[in-house]
Amino acid sequence: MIPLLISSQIREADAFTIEQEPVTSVDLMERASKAFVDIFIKEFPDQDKSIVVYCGTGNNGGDGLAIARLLKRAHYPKVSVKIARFSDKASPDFKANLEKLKHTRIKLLEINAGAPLQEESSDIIIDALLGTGLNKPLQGDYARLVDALNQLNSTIVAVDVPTGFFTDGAPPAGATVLKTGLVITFQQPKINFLLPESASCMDRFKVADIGLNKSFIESLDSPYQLISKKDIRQLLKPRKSFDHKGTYGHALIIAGQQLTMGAALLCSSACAHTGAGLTTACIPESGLTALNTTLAEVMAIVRDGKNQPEIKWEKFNVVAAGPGLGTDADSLALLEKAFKEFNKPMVVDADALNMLAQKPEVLKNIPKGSIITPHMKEFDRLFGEHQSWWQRLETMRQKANELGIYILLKNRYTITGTPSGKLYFNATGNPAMASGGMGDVLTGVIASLLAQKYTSGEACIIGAYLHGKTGDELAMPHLLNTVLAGQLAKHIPVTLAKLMS
Ligand SMILES: NC(=O)C1=CN([C@@H]2O[C@H](COP(=O)(O)OP(=O)(O)OC[C@H]3O[C@@H](n4cnc5c(N)ncnc54)[C@H](O)[C@@H]3O)[C@@H](O)[C@H]2O)[C@@H](O)CC1
Ligand SMILES: Nc1ncnc2c1ncn2[C@@H]1O[C@H](COP(=O)(O)OP(=O)(O)O)[C@@H](O)[C@H]1O
Ligand SMILES: [K+]
Repeated sequence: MIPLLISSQIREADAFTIEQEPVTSVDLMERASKAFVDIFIKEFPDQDKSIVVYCGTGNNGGDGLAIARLLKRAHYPKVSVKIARFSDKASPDFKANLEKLKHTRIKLLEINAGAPLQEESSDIIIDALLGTGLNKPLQGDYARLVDALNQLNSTIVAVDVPTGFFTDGAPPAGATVLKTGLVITFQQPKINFLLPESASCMDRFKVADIGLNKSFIESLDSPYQLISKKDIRQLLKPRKSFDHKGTYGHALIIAGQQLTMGAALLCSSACAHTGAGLTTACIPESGLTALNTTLAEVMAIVRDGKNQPEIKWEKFNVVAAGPGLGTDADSLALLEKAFKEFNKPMVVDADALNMLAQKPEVLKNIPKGSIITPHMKEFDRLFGEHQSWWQRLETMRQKANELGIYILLKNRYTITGTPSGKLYFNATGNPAMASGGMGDVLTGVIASLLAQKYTSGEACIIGAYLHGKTGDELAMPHLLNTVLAGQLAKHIPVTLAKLMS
């Protein structure tokens, strides 16, 4: 896991590294700037481009001055610097780097407070105005400058964070933020980069390792954690020679209606392909032929719409409910029965969540350790409207704890909230996966992992990673625009094999 820190903790990690390594703060700035430049050169190899570095007078500006000097040394001759002198204050490391810059032939211009802004025609703008030191929304000269740069439509690369961007906490509504194409950020992605609001001010980010003290970062025990491939490889359990289908558990998937049988098929297929020993689908009679012809491996329990099916709950290691299930009275009765009679963790998705939104008192009966897998709309239907994603994170931590469940909120970065208050961010997955049925597949994957005796926390972490990784393997090599859910389900064994190799 990669711990994700809030900005005050990043400052603590900076200070600890400076004291412990030991390294002077100006040398740490040099290291950070070099790490930035290494990535910049790979991204923008054309040395003929004109580059201007806009610098504030804090440490972000100090980085900017060092970056300009290092770019010149790396044979980018057309680099220049503009300093926004909007404050009387300047950090010591900014001043030290300004001295060093004066020994180069880099063109330097100062923009004074209140002065009219000059035209900007450089090919590339590097934004080193403000970084993680931002403590209020941009106003006055900074807001005016950022607004002007936003009008240019130029290529903008931010140092650490786009100027005006709050790295954690709910962003103030309507705040002015510089719109950047690429952010080269230090040490770790900032938490708000992983939330959808960031899309309005950055297309993508790259992380530059600046060697802050890792054991200190670990010791902060951040609730925000980014899942890495290494974690998944450590969690996955290899199969053993004498294992049999009983070893890998029996999953029951309660899903589907006449017009939404596809959801039941996709979920069941994903469950079987992820390796559950046995999969049974509880489906309407009208879906039986479809199931028997497309998924010969999956067994059925039929819901006939009049009588509740006889389900021997104790036969199953996991029950997943919701994909395409509909929200009629029979479906609700069956869900309530499952909550009462199945005493192991369940996976609850889609229409099952919509029913719970309509009858919130039922949610209190959800078996402890269960996993709910809402997308944003389902989440808000369940827990009320939210003004920001940061607010959703807070609700997740509170509700997961209150109900003793795992909440997996789906998005570009899917986030799992645990009863103990941790939030795990998953980075695999891509926009080719933005197509119907993809969530049904994820539900099947997670149910399958629970059947195979992974804990609920492990099932969420592995499930989100494996689902996204499979989508990446299908989409990336061919730059596919779309990956279909059924195609993804079938590819899971291949991705799983690679992760376990
Ligand atoms: N040793 C370190 O601390 C390191 C810091 N680094 C850089 O340092 C940056 C943080 O530097 P600073 O803490 O100096 O902060 P910034 O450079 O982000 O900001 C400078 C100052 O601007 C003022 N300010 C904040 N919000 C403002 C607003 N809305 N309008 C006008 N002024 C505002 C604050 O007084 C703040 O301290 C990081 O983003 C990174 O670029 C890197 O060099 C790595 C090492
Ligand atoms: N841009 C994206 N990047 C990464 N993953 C995505 C993206 N778009 C969709 N997904 C993934 O696809 C799934 C969609 O789930 P959901 O909205 O419930 O679909 P459905 O209801 O059609 O089954 C989620 O797991 C989500 O994380
Ligand atoms: K910046």
